[in-house]
Amino acid sequence: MTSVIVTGADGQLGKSIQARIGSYDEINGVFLSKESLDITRVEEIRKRFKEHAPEYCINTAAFTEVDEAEVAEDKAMEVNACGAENLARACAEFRVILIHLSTDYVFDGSKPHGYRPTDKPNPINAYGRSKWEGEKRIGKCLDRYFIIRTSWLYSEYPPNFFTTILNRLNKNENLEVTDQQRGCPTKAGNLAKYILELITSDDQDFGIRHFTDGEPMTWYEFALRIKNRYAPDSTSKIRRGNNYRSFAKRPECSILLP
Ligand SMILES: NC(=O)C1=CN([C@@H]2O[C@H](COP(=O)(O)OP(=O)(O)OC[C@H]3O[C@@H](n4cnc5c(N)ncnc54)[C@H](OP(=O)(O)O)[C@@H]3O)[C@@H](O)[C@H]2O)C=CC1
Ligand SMILES: Cc1cn([C@H]2C[C@H](O)[C@@H](COP(=O)(O)OP(=O)(O)O[C@H]3O[C@@H](C)C(=O)[C@@H](O)[C@H]3O)O2)c(=O)[nH]c1=O
Repeated sequence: MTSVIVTGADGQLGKSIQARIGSYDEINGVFLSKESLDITRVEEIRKRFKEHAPEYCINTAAFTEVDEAEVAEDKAMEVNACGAENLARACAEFRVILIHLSTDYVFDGSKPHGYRPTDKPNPINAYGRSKWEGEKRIGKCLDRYFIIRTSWLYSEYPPNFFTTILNRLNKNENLEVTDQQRGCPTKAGNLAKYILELITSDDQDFGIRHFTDGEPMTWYEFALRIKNRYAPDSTSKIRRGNNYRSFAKRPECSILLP
């Protein structure tokens, strides 16, 4: 039996992993919400690692509010950089493999065809800076880690773009959605499966990877697909536009290539 701690267990990826772990008899998952393990607290991490003796730690815990991070960059850094570093140090001490999640928003979005894991990050917003800092700190204090960058996660667990748009379609509200960003929407359940299979395959090819569902589109196109597939009877009109309130700059093209 492989013992695996999952941090940030009440978030959408944490819940998606929990929903799928039943198919993996060989994995014993310990799901810890922020209340059970705050990754900014070093002693709590050590206590949990001693208690559960994990072989892997999947870190889904993060500060993910992209606009909010612009006015609270210190908070984003505390969780996404210091929290990640705390986990990495504990992983080094207790010989645990860290599977950490990062984002397409570490890139500036100026490459028109997308980014490989070897491309150099250059974040253009506070959330992206905090995630990139987390990646660098992990790389400095740990050898056995996977950093999995993913993008535009969606699931049935709110809040995310999919649930927000679907709610509005179900209320027949008209929508204006940006076509100024291109990226790959990724189903959180598919990412959960990829992570669980990484564990069962005992893969030791550590480092940075990109995982997405691989179909590049704009947010506008994604909204249209949500309507066609999940709310075809909605009377909402979806039009392209860039008046949606958002403070943070976002990368124009953040397609992640394997
Ligand atoms: N969502 C997306 O589109 C994308 C996400 N990612 C990355 O994937 C990972 C998972 O994202 P996702 O599940 O969507 O994020 P969520 O925001 O849904 O979940 C993150 C969870 O972490 C918790 N958390 C916040 N601070 C702490 C802390 N100090 N200690 C422990 N837990 C904490 C949050 O609790 P609370 O809400 O109570 O603060 C929340 O339950 C993150 O690393 C994110 O950066 C990458 C690309 C795209
Ligand atoms: C809901 C909505 C959003 N938008 C715009 C705002 C923004 O530019 C884009 C996406 O909006 P959101 O606020 O849902 O997404 P955003 O916070 O930019 O999503 C990001 O989250 C972080 C955590 C990541 O790591 C990224 O991969 C990415 O998923 O669409 C509209 O134009 N109209 C709308 O009705």
